[in-house]
Amino acid sequence: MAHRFPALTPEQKKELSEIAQRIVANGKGILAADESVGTMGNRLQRIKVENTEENRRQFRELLFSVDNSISQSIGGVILFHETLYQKDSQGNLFRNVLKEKGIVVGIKLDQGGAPLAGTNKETTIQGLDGLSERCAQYKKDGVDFGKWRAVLRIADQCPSSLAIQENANALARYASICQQNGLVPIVEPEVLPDGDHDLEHCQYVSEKVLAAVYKALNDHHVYLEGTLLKPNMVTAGHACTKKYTPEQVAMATVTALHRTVPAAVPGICFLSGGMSEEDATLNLNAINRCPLPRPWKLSFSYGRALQASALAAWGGKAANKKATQEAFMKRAMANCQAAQGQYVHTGSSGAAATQSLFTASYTY
Ligand SMILES: O=C(COP(=O)(O)O)[C@@H](O)[C@H](O)[C@H](O)COP(=O)(O)O
Repeated sequence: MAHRFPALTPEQKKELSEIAQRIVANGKGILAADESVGTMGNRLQRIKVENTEENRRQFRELLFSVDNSISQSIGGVILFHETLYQKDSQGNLFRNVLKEKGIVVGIKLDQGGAPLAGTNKETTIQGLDGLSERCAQYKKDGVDFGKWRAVLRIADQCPSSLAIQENANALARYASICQQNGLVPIVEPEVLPDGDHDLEHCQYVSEKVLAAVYKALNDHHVYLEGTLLKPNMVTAGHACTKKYTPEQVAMATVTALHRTVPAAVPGICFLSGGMSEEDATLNLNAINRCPLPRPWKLSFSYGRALQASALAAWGGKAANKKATQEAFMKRAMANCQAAQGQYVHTGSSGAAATQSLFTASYTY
């Protein structure tokens, strides 16, 4: 079957693949700072800070105004709509502050879950209506990549083939629309860590989900070189009594990816999924030392596992600026080393770094 109707021009492809490669170059990863107002409220509640627009802005200003050397470990930042149009205390738009550091600006594009009737509480993700217009506007406003998070869970009859197919198709449709508008799509099919399933079961489900996603991306003529994947690591369920080493997690994760993700994909940036900061770093390090073929960059796109220590150090007080920024910088550098398989655990992590960040049914 001849390819008579190309989806993208050579120039569009070049731009997309260059953006994707920049984000994951030299061990760099992504800061997922795209918590919506409600999710940010949960984070702030833990440190007893009120969930106001100004408090959200202040915390994010601390993250984005760290030393310029942050650009050695963070290649991209995902923002929530509100943050894209906020400014720092000097009146500079956050997006310009990030760009001046050489960091690529991204945006959350999904708009929450909707139930799939006749399933065991499964969902699909909304946000396709008007997506092309939103992407076009964001591109004009300096955004170069998007993020869409689909959620699947392991439970009785879950994930159903309906949930797998529906979410794979929505991810592919989103990815195609992003690329038409010059945005690199981050494709995020998250298999939640809730449950008592073992590592092998998570691997089985992750392979089924990823295989469906790459079939759908191909069906929708998505240019893989201009995409990034954001999957869960393959781990046992949070309530599983059997514990696994980082090396076992790494072997299960890379095996699943090796079986399902084409080598054309430039980078795979894992979500942290409620792991402690330190576990997320140790697992990423083991993944990058796994003795299996790894044709993609294997990096991070962490939300909780990059911000937990920083949030705890901040506690809503401007006087804690230095400690907040040092905590964030420390995790960013550790994950950059892990993305190159060079992280050495010193045993000096603070209490916040080793605390589980798991939230049951993290579906928003
Ligand atoms: O994909 C992500 C990974 O977060 P994580 O590393 O698991 O804490 C994040 O981008 C989350 O999607 C984001 O922090 C949550 O935002 P809401 O969808 O709750 O607003």
